[in-house]
Formats: sequence, structure tokens, C-alpha cells
Amino acid sequence: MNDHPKHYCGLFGVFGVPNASYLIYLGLYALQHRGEESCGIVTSDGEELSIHKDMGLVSDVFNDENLRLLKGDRGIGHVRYSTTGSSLVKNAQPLFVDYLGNSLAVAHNGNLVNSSSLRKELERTGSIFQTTCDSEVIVHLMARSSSRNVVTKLKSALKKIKGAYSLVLLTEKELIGVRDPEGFRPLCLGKKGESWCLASETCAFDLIEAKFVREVEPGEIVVITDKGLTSARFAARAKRNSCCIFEHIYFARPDSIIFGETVHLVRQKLGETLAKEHPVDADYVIPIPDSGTSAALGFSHASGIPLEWGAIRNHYVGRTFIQPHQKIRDLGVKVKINILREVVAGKKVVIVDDSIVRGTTSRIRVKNFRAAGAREVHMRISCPPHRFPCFYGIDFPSPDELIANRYSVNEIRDYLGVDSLGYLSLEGMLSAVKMPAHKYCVSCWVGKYPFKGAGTLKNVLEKKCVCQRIEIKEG
Ligand SMILES: O=P(O)(O)OC[C@H]1O[C@H](OP(=O)(O)OP(=O)(O)O)[C@H](O)[C@@H]1O
Ligand SMILES: NC(=O)CC[C@H](N)C(=O)O
Ligand code: SF4
Ligand SMILES: [Mg+2]
Repeated sequence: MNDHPKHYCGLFGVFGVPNASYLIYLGLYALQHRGEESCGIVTSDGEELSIHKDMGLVSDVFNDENLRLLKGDRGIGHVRYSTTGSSLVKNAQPLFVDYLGNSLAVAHNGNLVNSSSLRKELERTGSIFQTTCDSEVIVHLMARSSSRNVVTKLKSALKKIKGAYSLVLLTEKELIGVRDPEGFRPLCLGKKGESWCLASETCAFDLIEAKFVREVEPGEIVVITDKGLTSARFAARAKRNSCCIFEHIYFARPDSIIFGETVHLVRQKLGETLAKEHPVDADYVIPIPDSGTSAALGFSHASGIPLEWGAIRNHYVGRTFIQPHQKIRDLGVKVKINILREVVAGKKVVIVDDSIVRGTTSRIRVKNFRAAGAREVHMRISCPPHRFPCFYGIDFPSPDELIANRYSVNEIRDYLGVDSLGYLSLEGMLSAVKMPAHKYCVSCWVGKYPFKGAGTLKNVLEKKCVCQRIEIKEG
């Protein structure tokens, strides 16, 4: 089911391994959860870049034949969920261009909040865009810089863009990693033997047996060449950052380390705090897999209520799953999760999930628990109610579609048909992570955004939204 926002992307890069394309392929496989619409790999043999990208999953797009044609010992890869520009092959990443006798490939995770105005200006002064995605302005801005040095070109582009961007870039000779000064999206640095790697999440390093070295810092550029790694800052270290805390709650894989912590352990703590904030008398704690699992474990530990597997997930449901017509919609939700009647019948259950956005999926799931004979169904959510959109690379619906924007918790409880509903508080959520609160973005809960002007709630409400995928209903 595609009701929930799962719109973010995954990045991978490696320098100095024979047949780099195979390693990148594996890296992307580990990051598949970050984007299922399209994927691509660009490699370099030191002289020339080769590219292959298409719509679909990593396993659909790549095979031995096309991986073999991607020559070289270095390269980058991307898995995409579109957040600006539609889900079309022309928007698949990495973006690839030839200019001034050189080639450049760029892959982006995040959303720029000023790409529309930058694009307008670039078009007005002669640029011809090949895609409709925000990331392309970076390439044009780089091409406009008069310097011959790619890092100087990049720095001049970075001065102009605003918003969320973790980037990996590839030229014939360089692999480059960048994290925006706010640090919205993760980007990690690893080492496999003597070779450097970059990945959105460390689970990609585990798969290729690379060692996690550290995260690329907000405002840092790392440049990897034959001579090794150099690091430079393009923005001063800031007291405040905007690391997306929702990465910990929902997006990232539980076995990844991001923003200095293992995601599974953070989720477990979220669940423990949730149990303390919203205790309930129940026979079983039941996780809604997969993203609710770690929080449910924490809830069970803290409450002493045994954890039971009452909802079983079918892992073969992806973006290509066709949304059934309204009439059989309930069956559609069942495709993904089936309720174990023998476990829940006659029992008081507390189901733990990571988040509710529209509420439509959760409502049907609750109905299914009741149909399976559950005596009481309580629901606990491991983050606060989502009331505001995201402009930083997550395709949250317009405020109208966010159930918590329109209804109180009690009204949502009644809509979902649960006996009780408890959301984790903002303080509870922030107490589960290590860094101080001012290091995280919590905009989709509080409605305050790190950037002024473009990409703010005011723009959404005044229907001047710059995030093209947030559809504002007229009238
Ligand atoms: O707002 P609602 O419509 O009630 O949807 C809420 C559900 O959607 C997400 O899961 P989903 O099953 O979509 O995907 P997942 O497998 O990535 O958790 C989320 O984890 C909740 O379980
Ligand atoms: N969600 C993302 O990170 C997407 C990256 C980029 N904004 C795109 O739409 O392709
Ligand atoms: S608004 Fe929400 S989802 Fe978007 S970056 Fe901030 S915390 Fe993450
Ligand atoms: Mg879910």
C-alpha cells in the first residue's frame, strides 16, 4: 500500500575497488527501502564514465550483463523515490552530464527549498533542463562556475542552494560526498580495505563488509581521489542542526547507525518511553511490522506485557502494488499484513506502530484485528501526531490529508475504532535520542521550519508551495 510517505532516496559511492559496479549494486540492494521507483549506477575507469539507470527495483534494473558494461574501480549509485518531478526514467538518478570536455554524475537525497526560483533564473539566462527534478539545478550551477576545479565549482553551487541535500558526485578522477549544513539526511563514510565508500546508511557497509568510519558532517565535503581522502568545509560548524528525527522513527533500517546511534536501539527507547507515557492493561503487545517492531519490543520491555507476533507481513508488496478500487481496498491492506486469529482472538491487544499519516491504513488494520476476534484493541504510536508537511525530501501529504491536522487525538481514536490511542510526546521522542533537541528537525510535528521564505508552511497555506509534490487542494 502506498498511503504512507516513503519518499526519500538512498546514496552509495565507492572508490578504488575492482569492478566497482558490483559493489555498488550490493550497496543499493541494502538501501532499497529508501527508494523503489528507479535506480542507477555511474562508474568511472579514470578516463570515462559509464551509466545505467532505469525504473524499478535494483534487482529488476541490474543484471550481470549491464553491470559488466559499467567499467571502472569507482562509482556512485542511487535509489529513488521522487519528491520533486515525477517518477519517470528521465528523472532517475544519478544525473549525468558532459560539459567542457569532462563528465559529471550527481545523486541527491533530500529536497531543495529554493530550486524553483533558481531554475527559473537559470532558464531565463539560457539553461536547458533535461529533467523536472530539483537536483538538476546543482549541475547547472556547477557548469556556470568559471573555475576549472570541480570542488570550487561545487562550492559555488552549494552557496546558492538551500534545503536538504546529501550528495554523492563522480567525475573521471574524483568521488565526492556532501552533506548540507543542516544535516537533514544522513551520509556515512566507510572503508573497505584501503578503499573509501559513502552510503546513506551503514547497513550498506555491513553488506559489503566495509568498516563504518564516521558520518560526513553537516557542511562538509569529502573528496576521494587516487591520493586518498581530503575533507573541506563549505559552511561553518553550526550549534543547531536539522537531522531528520523521522529517519530514526521510520525511514532508516533498524540495523543502521545514523546520527550517532543505532536505529533499532532508538526505536526501542521510543517504545519504552511510549509505554511509560501511555500505560495500558493488555494481554499482548503486537508490533505492526516492520517499522513498528523495535518500538513494540521496547514497549513490551517497559510494560512487562509479553510481545506476540499477531500481524504477519508479506514482504513482496512494493511500489508496483496496484491500489485496488475503493470497494476492495480493505483487501489491499490485507495483502501486506495478515492478522493471526489464533493469537489475538479473545485477547486484549496493544498494537504498536511508528506513525499515522492519513489514518486510512491504520483504520483498516484495526478493523482486521477486530474481525480476527480481538477483545480490545489499543494503539500506541512511537512519535507525536503529524500535523504539518515536510519540505526536505519526504512526500508528506498536504496538511488537509494529515489526519492529525484536522482531528484531535480522541477524534482519531474514534475514527480508527480503537479502545484507546496514545501518541508519544515531543519531549518523549526527543528524550529517546542522544543529541540535544536543537540538533534535530521536528518540523512536521511543530510546524516551524528552518528556512524562511521558500518551503514554509505559510507558502503552503497561501497555495504558493514550492514543493511540487505537495498537492494543495483548491477551494
Ligand atoms: O497513515 P496510515 O494510512 O494509517 O498509515 C500508517 C501506516 O503506514 C506506514 O506503514 P506502511 O504499511 O505504509 O509501510 P511500511 O511497511 O513501510 O511500514 C506506517 O508505518 C504505518 O504502519
Ligand atoms: N526523496 C529524495 O531524496 C529525492 C531526491 C530528489 N529531490 C528527487 O526528487 O529526485
Ligand atoms: S519535517 Fe519531519 S520528515 Fe521532514 S525532515 Fe523534518 S523531521 Fe524529517
Ligand atoms: Mg508501517
